Amino acid sequence: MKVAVLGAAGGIGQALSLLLKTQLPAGSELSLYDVAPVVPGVAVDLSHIPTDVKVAGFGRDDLSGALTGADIVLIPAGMPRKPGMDRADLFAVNAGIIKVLAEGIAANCPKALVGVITNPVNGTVPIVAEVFKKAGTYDAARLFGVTTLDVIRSEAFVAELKGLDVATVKVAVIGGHSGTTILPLLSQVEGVTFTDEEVATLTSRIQNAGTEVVEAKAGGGSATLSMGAAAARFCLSLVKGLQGEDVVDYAYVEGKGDDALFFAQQVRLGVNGVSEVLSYGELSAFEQKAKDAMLATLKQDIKEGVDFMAS
Ligand SMILES: NC(=O)c1ccc[n+]([C@@H]2O[C@H](COP(=O)([O-])OP(=O)(O)OC[C@H]3O[C@@H](n4cnc5c(N)ncnc54)[C@H](O)[C@@H]3O)[C@@H](O)[C@H]2O)c1
Ligand SMILES: O=C(O)C[C@H](O)C(=O)O
Repeated sequence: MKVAVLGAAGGIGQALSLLLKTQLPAGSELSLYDVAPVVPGVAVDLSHIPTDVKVAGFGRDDLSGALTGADIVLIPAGMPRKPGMDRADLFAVNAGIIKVLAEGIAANCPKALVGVITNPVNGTVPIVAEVFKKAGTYDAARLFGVTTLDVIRSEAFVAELKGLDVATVKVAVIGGHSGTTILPLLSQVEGVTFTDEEVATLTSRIQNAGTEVVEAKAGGGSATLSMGAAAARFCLSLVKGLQGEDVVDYAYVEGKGDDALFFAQQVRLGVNGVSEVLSYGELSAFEQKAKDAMLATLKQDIKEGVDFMAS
């Protein structure tokens, strides 16, 4: 199993690469790419950890070396938010970065499963899809926006609020990855009931959790450690699917299009990526209203990505 991390020298990239070095199956290869000159050093540093995962670093001019033979590509490359910014403010810088990296994937590992972390995820994933379409390599089952951070935050916050063992808490999170497009389905959490006030407060906290971190870091960036953990967890789901295990997880994918062209929901994973997009079931009146209200924003975010590639 070869996993490539693009943007591996950054805050998320380093945390994620550390977790993959210690958690990927024995015999795996980890390929670290970044435009920052420190990336070979990150690879050397990780290579001293005694696990059976081979690590190699690739600098600015060797994207193809990093990608050739990759089964999974994770992309945390690009600019993070500072206080006062929305994720959408990152589009101008990150769209171009994502486009170049997606072109590299289409040219060097067109069958890889691709997990996009770079914000704004609602718009960067459509850019990758458009690049792949242009190259004739697009397979919707192999492209994912990584929304696992919304899921793990929901698990953590619900467990904290209700005094539960977090290992037993499961929360569905659907929609997209910014503000109100992040929709946790608290009505579906098993064995727990919430008051209307708890639902409103908790939903808002989950939707604004990224901003909570951005403000707490006071100009030093956004979530990196929790995101590293989230991306590692999602990557291991992809790995299990590739190994033939039956596994379900949440991601922002091109599904049936009932709500929007791309929508975060539960998917079944297999040897070719998504094998089934699963229904999110019945929504409460609160969730239905919240979904209806956010779809225009999500569709606009998607259109921005598609239009970027058309221009
Ligand atoms: N999906 C999510 O839930 C989620 C969560 C947190 C952060 N993010 C996003 O992830 C991105 C990275 O965040 P971070 O905190 O790691 O930022 P960072 O600045 O710490 O790291 C970004 C890295 O990307 C590298 N980079 C820039 N251009 C590149 C290119 N063309 N090719 C390869 N590497 C390149 C930089 O050199 C840097 O090492 C941001 O866009 C952030 O908003 C997404
Ligand atoms: O909030 C951000 O800008 C980073 C990330 O999308 C997050 O949810 O933490």
